[in-house]
Formats: sequence, structure tokens, C-alpha cells
Amino acid sequence: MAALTRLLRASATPSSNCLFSTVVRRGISSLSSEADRKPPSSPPVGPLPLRKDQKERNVQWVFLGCPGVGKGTYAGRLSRLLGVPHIATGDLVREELSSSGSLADELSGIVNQGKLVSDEIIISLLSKRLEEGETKGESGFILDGFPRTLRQAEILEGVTDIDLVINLNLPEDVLLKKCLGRRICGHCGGNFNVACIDIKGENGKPGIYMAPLLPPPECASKLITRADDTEEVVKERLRIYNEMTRPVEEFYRRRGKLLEFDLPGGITESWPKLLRALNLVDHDSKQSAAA
Ligand SMILES: Nc1ncnc2c1ncn2[C@@H]1O[C@H](COP(=O)(O)OP(=O)(O)O)[C@@H](O)[C@H]1O
Repeated sequence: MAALTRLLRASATPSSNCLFSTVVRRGISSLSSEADRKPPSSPPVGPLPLRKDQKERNVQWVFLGCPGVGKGTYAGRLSRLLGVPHIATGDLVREELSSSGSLADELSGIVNQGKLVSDEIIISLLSKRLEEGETKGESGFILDGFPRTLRQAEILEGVTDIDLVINLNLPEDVLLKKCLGRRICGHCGGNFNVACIDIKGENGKPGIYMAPLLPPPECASKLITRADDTEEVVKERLRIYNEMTRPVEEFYRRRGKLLEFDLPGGITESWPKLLRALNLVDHDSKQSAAA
């Protein structure tokens, strides 16, 4: 336990990804009790000035949000903007599924029913990904799809300092339509969406319009739909999100790390608003000017 405690303390320092991945793996068996949680410390999160220690190291952010909300899209954009890896546990699971490893059969049954993979398997895939990143000199991260259970959140909180958790929100009928409209190009891996969302505003609530994100002609004939993006499975994933992942929002809210972000529409409207909420508008304009 002393060695673990030493590692835990060290894992909160700037160049700690190596320790982080080691400890994440150890943490699964050691860190699950209420007593191991750090007490809430920071004030509630609003539009964010970057914290001082964030200026000295790369960001360690988490994206939360229901299936189909757009975590991958916005996490990917922020990762390119900030120069940190975007690590999506759903992608790690799909990579494993497409391999011929022994885990693939076990995983396909779980994923195709919309269930969650066990904490142990997810932690092991995540640790492997972090270790690979370390050898390439990566630092910082934007996690997408992890943590998804309270236990995963407790383990993560125990081993490293998460700066910010961005919780993306959309109404459930929009989420369902977006999931059913998702397509991936089997050749280049590009993500598209054939759904056109046009929800009228009601009772003072604004409407939501999201234009389809159509593929270029060279991808149009190669589109595939994820096996877990059927109506029945998406509804089950939403149910499981509400049961298993909603408590994770509260976990971070109590620690003052949760930034709620209601998506106002498609990427064109949402991206600038997200940059403003994250106080990154200057960052984006400097990068655009340099490009
Ligand atoms: N942190 C996690 N814990 C458990 N299972 C996970 C986790 N991340 C991904 N998965 C598995 O991979 C599937 C796909 O994940 P993801 O691409 O993030 O889907 P979604 O579109 O539902 O956000 C999930 O339905 C689940 O089976």
C-alpha cells in the first residue's frame, strides 16, 4: 500500500503518464472505496480561465455525454487544437473487436447488446493505449467514453489529476436520431451523419437544427453502420447511460470539475460556443492565423 500511495502521489505530477498507466491498472484492484476519494476542493466550473498548473503541462480532460451526443467530434477537434491525444475507449474496444484476439468474441456479445464492458477489460485496454503513447512521448489527454461507471471515476481520480470534465447535452430524441444516422467510411475511417435533425422550439426552449454531415463522393459507396447503432441497442445504451454513467456526472459536479454544455445545434454553431466556454477562442485564432 505504501508503494501504491507513493505512486499515487507521483502520478499527479506533470510528466506522469507512465505512472498513470501503471497505477490505473493497479488501481482497479485497490481503489474502489468511498474512503479513497479526494474530497471536493474547487469551486463550481464556469467559463474557464486556464488554471496555472495547466499552463505548465498539457491538459487532462474528460468528455462525458450520452451515446451520439458528439463526444468524439468535439474531443477530436480539441485534441488537434491543444496537441494532446484523443483517447476514446469505444475506439479501443472496436480495435480489439476487429482483431482476431481471444477477447474479440467476448466483447462482440457485450457491445452488440449495448452493455458495458467490464471495468477490468476497459482499464486494461486503456493502460495498454497509455503505455503505447508514453513510448511515443505523448503527454496530457482528452478521454472520451471513460470513465463510464462510478468505479472507473474513483480509480481515475485516485491516480491522476483531471482538470476538467465537459458534459455534452442533447435531448434524447435527438440522440436516437443521431445514432441511427451515423455512418463510417470503411475505407478512410471518416465519420459522417445522414440524419437531418430539425426539432422545433417549444415552451420557451430553443429548437435544434443539425444539418446532415454527408460524405464526399469517394466515400459514399463505402459507408458502414456500427453494429450497435440499431434502434433497440441505442435505446439500451441510453438506458445504461442513465443508470451507470449519470452518477459519474454528480461525482465530478461535487468536485467542482463539471462543465455542463448544452449543444445549441450542429458543429458550426456549437464549436465556437464551446471554445468560448473553454476560454480557448484566442488559442483557436492564433492557430488559424499560423496555418
Ligand atoms: N469506459 C467504458 N466502460 C465500459 N464499456 C465501454 C467503455 N467505453 C466503451 N465501452 C464499450 O464500447 C461501446 C462503444 O463505446 P462508444 O463508442 O464510446 O459508444 P457511445 O456511442 O455509446 O458513446 C460501449 O457501448 C461499451 O460496450
